[in-house]
Formats: sequence, structure tokens, C-alpha cells
Amino acid sequence: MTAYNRILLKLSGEALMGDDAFGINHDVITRTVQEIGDVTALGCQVAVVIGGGNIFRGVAGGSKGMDRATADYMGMLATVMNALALADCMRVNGITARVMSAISIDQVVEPYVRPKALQYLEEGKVVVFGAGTGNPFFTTDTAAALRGAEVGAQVVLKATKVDGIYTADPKKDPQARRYDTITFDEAMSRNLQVMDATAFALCRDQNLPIRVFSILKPGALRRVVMGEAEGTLVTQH
Ligand SMILES: Nc1ncnc2c1ncn2[C@@H]1O[C@H](COP(=O)(O)OP(=O)(O)OP(=O)(O)O)[C@@H](O)[C@H]1O
Ligand SMILES: O=c1ccn([C@@H]2O[C@H](COP(=O)(O)O)[C@@H](O)[C@H]2O)c(=O)[nH]1
Repeated sequence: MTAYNRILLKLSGEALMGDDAFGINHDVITRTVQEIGDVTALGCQVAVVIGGGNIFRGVAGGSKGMDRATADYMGMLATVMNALALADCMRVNGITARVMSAISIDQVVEPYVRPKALQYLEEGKVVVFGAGTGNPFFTTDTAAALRGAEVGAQVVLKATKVDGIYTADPKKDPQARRYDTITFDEAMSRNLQVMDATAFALCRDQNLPIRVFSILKPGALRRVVMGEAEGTLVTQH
């Protein structure tokens, strides 16, 4: 028996790079897809929001003098490329997936239509949401919170390179300690950079818990879905 019937899985684009400098690492994406297949086989419905940090971040383009909104649209297109790669890897591994984009690219992917997404989930298909929220100045973490609330997910699972939320960025501070649980208010007031404040605030307001865990740890997704302790849980109280 799984702890959740429906999850929103946020996959970090950067985590999909593995040890590569750019793009998607074949072994990492294959392992990730197989782990998604394991939890769907348990009867858990899976919606995915994928990031784009392995290809392009709007903030990086903006810092080099690009118009920020234009750079953000490029970032959103990068997430669509990742979504297509993820869905294709699912196909290869025998999992049925549908990509839905928040911006219209009709020849390539179908647009995001909420009732259609709900139908796919009920049919047991994995739905991969590309193009974030469809708006510049946001991130795919906020898209995960938004889509998670819209599709009635019971939890947002942020699968990333670190194994939870720490008192400081563990990549920069070796003394940082990991929280088992933390409240939304504490995560925001401590300005913990693992997720943006908009995403935390939306999940807090919708009472949608977040669990941050490492996608690089074999079996972690299954353990989370089975309700076992893994990473950090963010809740209202
Ligand atoms: N307090 C903290 N606890 C844990 N991680 C932190 C913290 N502060 C900063 N980080 C950093 O946050 C990063 C979150 O990474 P992630 O790749 O998921 O970002 P993202 O922008 O959501 O994803 P993407 O790569 O898709 O753009 C980690 O790499 C980690 O080093
Ligand atoms: O709703 C959104 C989501 C994303 N973007 C842009 O895409 C990149 C990549 O997303 P990450 O969350 O960093 O993986 C992001 O840096 C933004 O530039 C967006 O504009 N709106």
C-alpha cells in the first residue's frame, strides 16, 4: 500500500546531467525513468514537472545583458526539450507518458489542458508538464507547486542532487545539517535556497506538503512513495 495515490514529481534538470557538463546523462535519465515505472506499477499516479537548469536558466541570460523575459522563454523551451527526452525514455522503457506544454508549440506537444491531464493520470499514464508555468520570472519549482495543486497531488516531491534541505547549501557549507522536517514559514524565513519562496508560499497556502530528496540515491523515490523516511518533509506545522 503506497502512502500517496497521486504525486507531483519535480525533477531537477541539473540532476539529470549526472557528471556530464551539459544536457542529459543517459544512465541517470534511464534509472530515473525506471524508478518512476516502479512507483506507477505500485498504483501511484505520477505527474512530473521537469526543470531546465541543465540547458538554460533565464537568470543567467539576464545577467549577460539579455532581456530577462526573452531569456526566461528560452529557459521554458529548454524544459520542453527535457520533457520530450524524458517521455521518450519512458516509451523505450515501456511506460506510457504524455507531455503537456504551458506554452503553445502545437506541432511538437499538446497544450496543457487540466481536465485532459486529470484524465491521463486516472488512466495511469505519466503526465510530463513542460514549459513551467508558461510565464517569465517564475521557476519550475513554482510550476511544480501550481500543477501539484491543480491536479490534486497529495505531495510535491522535489527530486534533486542533494538529499534534503540543509541549514545552508551543503555544496558550499560542509558544516550544514539536514532537517528531517521543517515548516514552510521556517524554510522561507531562513531563506533556504533549495526552492524559491513563491513555490514554498503556494504549497503552504494550499496545504500541499513538499518532500525534498536525492534522485541520485537508488530506490529513494519508491521509499518516499511507500511513506518511508527519506530526505526532508516541509509542512504547515
Ligand atoms: N539550504 C539548502 N539545502 C539544500 N540545498 C540547498 C540549500 N541551499 C541551496 N541549495 C542548493 O539547491 C540546489 C537545488 O538544486 P536543483 O538542481 O533542484 O535546482 P532547480 O533550480 O530547482 O533545478 P534545475 O536544475 O531544474 O533548474 C541544490 O543543488 C543545492 O546545492
Ligand atoms: O514558469 C517558469 C519556469 C521556468 N522558467 C525559465 O526556465 C528556466 C529553467 O527552469 P528552472 O526552474 O531553473 O529549472 C528558468 O531559469 C526560467 O528562466 C520561467 O521563466 N518560467
